[in-house]
Amino acid sequence: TEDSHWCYEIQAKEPNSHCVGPDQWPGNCKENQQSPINIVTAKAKSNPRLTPFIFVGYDKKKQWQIKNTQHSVEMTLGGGMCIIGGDLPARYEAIQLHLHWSEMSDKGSEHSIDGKHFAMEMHIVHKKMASSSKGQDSDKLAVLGFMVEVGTKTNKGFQPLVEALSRISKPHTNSTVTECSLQDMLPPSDKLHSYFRYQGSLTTPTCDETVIWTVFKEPIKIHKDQFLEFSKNVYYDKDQKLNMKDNVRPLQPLGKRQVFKS
Ligand SMILES: Nc1nc(-c2ccc(Cl)c(S(N)(=O)=O)c2)cs1
Ligand SMILES: [Zn+2]
Repeated sequence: TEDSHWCYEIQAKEPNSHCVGPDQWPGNCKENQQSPINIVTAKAKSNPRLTPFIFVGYDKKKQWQIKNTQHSVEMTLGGGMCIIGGDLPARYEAIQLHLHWSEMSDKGSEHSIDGKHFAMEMHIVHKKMASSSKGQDSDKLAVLGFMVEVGTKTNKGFQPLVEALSRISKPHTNSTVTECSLQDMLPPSDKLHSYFRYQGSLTTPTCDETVIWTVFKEPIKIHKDQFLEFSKNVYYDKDQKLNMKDNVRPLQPLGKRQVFKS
């Protein structure tokens, strides 16, 4: 029912809102290996096993389906794409990509690096592929996190997604993007050898602690106008009164965890 559905702080503080804000999210959201976190680069421990990823099928150009999930803009990546390496215990296949953002360029990412938040954060969610060894639950998902910063140069790879936003203004609406590939949206591959790694959770309820997190050091750069299209065109509500922005979970305590770096 509307009362119990989860939402972000910006929605919870609306008058007559019945949704549940981050400090009352259900499920595992109060456990001690939660995401996102602030990454203190000086405390990150080098791990030579954190080799560069092989991105299989990321160059495939396709008209991906996208949807407004009421919490984010999500691109469905069904099948054929996977990541290998990066000290992951198996191959992981890409299932969906979604983003978190604000309308200010110094907040909007979920993770922060040395206290700095970026304008957006893009998550590519992967699911562990069947492997012989019985794995534990903590590595069911592998999420690749990319910081997005705004600049003065248009990012051609982001344009198909940006142009589709006006077609998914209302929650639970779908559309497709014109031909694009994930590779075109990412930083150049020679910049992707540098990343942080830690054990964490989904940043949305039920906050299951089943995610191996990878946060890349090199940000994606998009034009300020491309960035503003997100909070301008997409809404949380079907009446289009609340622009979708600040779909960002507050930082969570690192606790006893160690962050590693490649
Ligand atoms: N309903 C929604 N679910 C998500 C989602 C699903 C899986 C995952 Cl792993 C994540 S996250 N932010 O931890 O990467 C978010 C977004 S919007
Ligand atoms: Zn996310």
